[in-house]
Amino acid sequence: MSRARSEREAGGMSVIEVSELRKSYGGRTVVDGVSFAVEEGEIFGILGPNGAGKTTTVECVEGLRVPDAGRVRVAGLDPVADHGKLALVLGAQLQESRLQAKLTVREALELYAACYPNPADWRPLAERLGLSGRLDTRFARLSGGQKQRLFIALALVGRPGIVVLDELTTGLDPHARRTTWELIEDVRDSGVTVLLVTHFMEEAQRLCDRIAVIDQGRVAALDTPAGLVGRSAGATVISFTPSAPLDESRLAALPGVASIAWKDGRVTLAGTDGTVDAVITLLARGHITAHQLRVSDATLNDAFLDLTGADR
Ligand SMILES: Nc1ncnc2c1ncn2[C@@H]1O[C@H](COP(=O)(O)OP(=O)(O)OP(=O)(O)O)[C@@H](O)[C@H]1O
Repeated sequence: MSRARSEREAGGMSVIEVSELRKSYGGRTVVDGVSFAVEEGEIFGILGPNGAGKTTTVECVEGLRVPDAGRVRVAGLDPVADHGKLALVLGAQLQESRLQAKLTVREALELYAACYPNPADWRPLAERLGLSGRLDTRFARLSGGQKQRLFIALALVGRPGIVVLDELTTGLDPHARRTTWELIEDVRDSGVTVLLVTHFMEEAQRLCDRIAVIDQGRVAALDTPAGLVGRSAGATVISFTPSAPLDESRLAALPGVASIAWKDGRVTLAGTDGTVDAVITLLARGHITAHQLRVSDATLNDAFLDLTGADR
């Protein structure tokens, strides 16, 4: 376990503090009192539906947007007032428009490395991100995935203590995504704090120590991935095709049942471990066989849909 992680588990210090953050565009409030604290050495995820206010929130952390109200501190700095100092401690994934089309990959890495007092050797970083064969390619000629990997390299080359990654692996193929996850885990294990905006549940579940689910500009939940899954209305999902008619009211009366859905003679219940036991007992008493019985745990995706009402 890294030093930073064990410190965190012992109640480490917050390196990013966001308190009652508010931001409106043209009179429309898109960030409405967001608060969270990111502790040193953790990967903190921000998850939410499109337009929830995630990018606006992290851009306030990066000092790219000025909050209307609330307080943001990054390594004790005010991101707007102390922007110059912040640039030395915070690495951020660039937006595409911010890099000169004619720069080669090598030039971009050298240029960014030269901006920091103690940069990483960019060659192993480029190698790790699969860019070694593209060092002389101009930015404009890179594929979407290669640009994305270059942005990740540029965010890390200054050896920042804090990294903000917005849509880290969007546009990457499954292999590159996995490699990038391993790189981010190594970065975290070296003590770096990572703030990660993502749409990928698998990414959030694998990488994040804690996640803030943001919906309509507010924090809907803040917990570990396992904690969020545990909050899902039905943490266990049971489905089967009964061999004889089954009265829905008897299923609904079982302990812990959160929902029941029928399709083509097959029933799917969301509930708890206790629901599984009760279903088996009910079926046994009625001498009913459960054909193609499947029992699975709810996923972060289920929790996300419950929390954000994203199916509304
Ligand atoms: N500069 C701007 N001017 C006006 N409205 C904006 C501006 N930037 C963002 N918005 C609006 O604010 C809302 C929140 O946007 P934001 O990009 O923060 O959401 P998000 O959660 O990151 O969304 P996504 O997942 O789609 O990237 C959206 O409705 C967006 O259209």
